[in-house]
Amino acid sequence: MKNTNKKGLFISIEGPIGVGKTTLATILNSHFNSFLLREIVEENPFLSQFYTNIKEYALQTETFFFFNRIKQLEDVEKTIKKGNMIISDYNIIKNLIFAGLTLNKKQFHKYKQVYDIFVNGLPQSDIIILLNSNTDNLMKRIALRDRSFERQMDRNYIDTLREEYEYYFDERSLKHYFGEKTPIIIKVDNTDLDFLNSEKDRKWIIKKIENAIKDLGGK
Ligand SMILES: Nc1ncnc2c1ncn2[C@@H]1O[C@H](COP(=O)(O)OP(=O)(O)OP(=O)(O)O)[C@@H](O)[C@H]1O
Ligand SMILES: Nc1nc(=O)c2ncn([C@H]3C[C@H](O)[C@@H](CO)O3)c2[nH]1
Repeated sequence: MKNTNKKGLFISIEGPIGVGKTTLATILNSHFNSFLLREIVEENPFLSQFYTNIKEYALQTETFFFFNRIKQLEDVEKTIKKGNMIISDYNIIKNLIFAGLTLNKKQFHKYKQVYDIFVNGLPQSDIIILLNSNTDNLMKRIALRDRSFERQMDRNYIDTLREEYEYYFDERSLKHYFGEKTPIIIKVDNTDLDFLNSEKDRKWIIKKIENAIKDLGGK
């Protein structure tokens, strides 16, 4: 989808591990004929060790994810400047969410300073679709997908991650972390939605996004 008269659109999908971000991003990308931006996962050399010892490998893991995403955002900037639409299966805010959970206080303080320096000035999403489901469901979906390094996934980790997402996407936190440029947030509980197999569910989410795009046009 090309937006010919101004900068392109940047839509990202967020939510805890296994909620269905990549699944939805891929579906929306085909519908909108956009550019798909996917997060790197297996390429992070620290991730599998991280899951065996979070404290020990957190700094390396978070830093690798962060700088990889900064590079991706630099590329996003070029694409949206040409008037194109990008759909991404993550938003950069996830770096703060995970880092806040896994780094110690001192490390997080320094990490946050670096985050602010690098993220400032890079393109922010116009719309974020925030997916959520209950912890049982997330554990089931993670097990179903069966990535080797996620086989011992700790239920408490997923539980706390869900709480952190709720905190970061609360009205007040959004103002704090995004400032003036707060994106439109579409919150969706996808426990009983099946974007992959149900045309009705796909139409429903696409309509929501089209309405949000119209709202953006009016700003
Ligand atoms: N709405 C849904 N209902 C049931 N299962 C789903 C739904 N959406 C995705 N799934 C399944 O859940 C698993 C995880 O989905 P997906 O990889 O899209 O999640 P994700 O949020 O991108 O995960 P990650 O946070 O690890 O990147 C996959 O097996 C997928 O087929
Ligand atoms: N610690 C940590 N920080 C991140 O920024 C981050 N982003 C993704 N992930 C993990 C979750 C899934 O296992 C897998 C795919 O999302 O990678 C992360 N883990």
